[in-house]
Order: sequence, then structure tokens, then C-alpha cells
Amino acid sequence: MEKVEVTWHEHAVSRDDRQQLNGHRGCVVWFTGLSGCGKSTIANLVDRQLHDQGVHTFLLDGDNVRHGLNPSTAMLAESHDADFAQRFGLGFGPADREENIRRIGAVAELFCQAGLITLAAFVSPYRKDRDLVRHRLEASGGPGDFIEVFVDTPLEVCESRDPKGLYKKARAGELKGMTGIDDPYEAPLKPEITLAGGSAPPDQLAATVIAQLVERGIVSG
Ligand SMILES: Nc1ncnc2c1ncn2[C@@H]1O[C@H](COP(=O)(O)OS(=O)(=O)O)[C@@H](OP(=O)(O)O)[C@H]1O
Ligand SMILES: Nc1ncnc2c1ncn2[C@@H]1O[C@H](COP(=O)(O)OP(=O)(O)O)[C@@H](O)[C@H]1O
Repeated sequence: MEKVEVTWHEHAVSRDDRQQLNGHRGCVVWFTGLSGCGKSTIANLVDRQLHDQGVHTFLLDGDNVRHGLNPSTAMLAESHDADFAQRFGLGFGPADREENIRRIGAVAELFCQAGLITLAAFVSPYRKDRDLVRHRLEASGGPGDFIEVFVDTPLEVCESRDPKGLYKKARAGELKGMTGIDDPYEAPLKPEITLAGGSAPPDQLAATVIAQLVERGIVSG
């Protein structure tokens, strides 16, 4: 294994300095659940409401991040050679999802240190990958830096919504490795927040998240 010489540097402006300027602490609010469960819709509502009340936020969202930070091999091949694209492009195999969540976790950690309330909305189907993000955040920051929100919407409901037609393709055998169909979704064991995504409207679920942030002293009511 190649030995790489890197050294951690303390910065002149600390996380506390940034949080004081923002008027609130940073944290990561991590939405997980099946495709179509409502992660994006709820995270966007929370983002809008917090932003409107002057809170510094940022939203990292599945499909968008897979266009920039974590593109597919085919996307990368448009600007890089085939070997490079093969090496760094990500799909939906288990190791690709693991690396997708690892990279996003590292970015979310930076945003948290910048004092932002960072909303992350990813299927993030594997428990160990989410737990690793939690452990990294709690180790570099402290307790309360990672708030896991399980958007608990039954597969039948997600499948009936199917806004991108992915479940239909998976059922027809045209898409392999679809979460909930032929790839596992491992529900969180002790999420900070569980939302009944199949039986309550999005604005009510977003209000539940914000109420929890208030209760935890992260934002004021
Ligand atoms: N095989 C398979 N399984 C699940 N989802 C799939 C798949 N292929 C493509 N998509 C689309 O990609 C979005 C999920 O990307 P994520 O980065 O959140 O996935 S993961 O956390 O790495 O599992 C997901 O977006 P959302 O529907 O917003 O969750 C899907 O639109
Ligand atoms: N609580 C809800 N009740 C009814 N429909 C919802 C709810 N949450 C989301 N939806 C709808 O379900 C579809 C998928 O939502 P989306 O937020 O894109 O899910 P995800 O990001 O988890 O894939 C969208 O058409 C959205 O309007």
C-alpha cells in the first residue's frame, strides 16, 4: 500500500467562531428511506422553512450529488479517459453505494463544521454506511451532530408513487439492484426521528422535523 504523507492542520477560524456568526450550531439531518418515500420533498420543505427564518442550511440530495460529486462511469467518460471513469465513477452496486455515502458523509461533515444545518437525502440503504457517517461526525464534532430521520413509507406506497418509473422497470427485470426489490433496505434501529411517510402529508412531516430541531436546541422556535 502506498504511504501518503498528510498532516491535519487546525484552522484559524474555528467551528465555534462560525456558529457564533451564524447564530446557531451546525448539524447533519440525514434522511434515509426507499426511493419515493418522500426524502427529497420533506428535506426541501424543511430547508425552505429554516432558510426563511434566517437559518444557514444546505441540502445534499441523491440525484443531484450523482451529477457532480459522485457521477456514474458513463458521465465521467464524457470528460475523462475510460480507465479514470471506470475507477472513480459510481453506480448502485454495494461498494458503489458504500463509497457514495462515504464521500457524502465527508462533505456533510465539512458543512457541519462550517456551522450549517446540513440536510442530506439519500436512500443510504446499508446500516453500516450510515452508522459510519454518524461515528465520524460524532468523533470529529460531538453528540447531536448526526440526526437520523427514517422516512418510513411502505414499499407498496413508494411503488404506487414511482415518479421515475424505476419500480416498474425493476419489476419488469429491466433494472437490477433496485432497493426494496432485489437489493436490501436496512431500516435504522434507533433513528432520532421516524416519519410515517405513507400516512401523513409532507408539510406535517416537515413540521415534525423542525419541532425536533427546536426541542434539541438546534434552532429556536
Ligand atoms: N438501483 C437503484 N436503487 C435505488 N435507487 C436508484 C437505483 N437506480 C437509480 N436510482 C435512483 O437514484 C437515487 C438514489 O441515489 P442515492 O445516491 O440516494 O442512492 S444510495 O444512497 O447510494 O443507495 C434514487 O432517487 P430517490 O428516488 O430520490 O431516492 C433513484 O431515483
Ligand atoms: N408524505 C407524502 N404524502 C404523499 N405524497 C408524497 C409524500 N411525500 C412525497 N410524496 C410524493 O411522492 C413522490 C416521491 O417523493 P420524493 O420526495 O421524490 O421521494 P424520494 O426523495 O424519497 O425519492 C413525489 O411525487 C412526492 O410529491
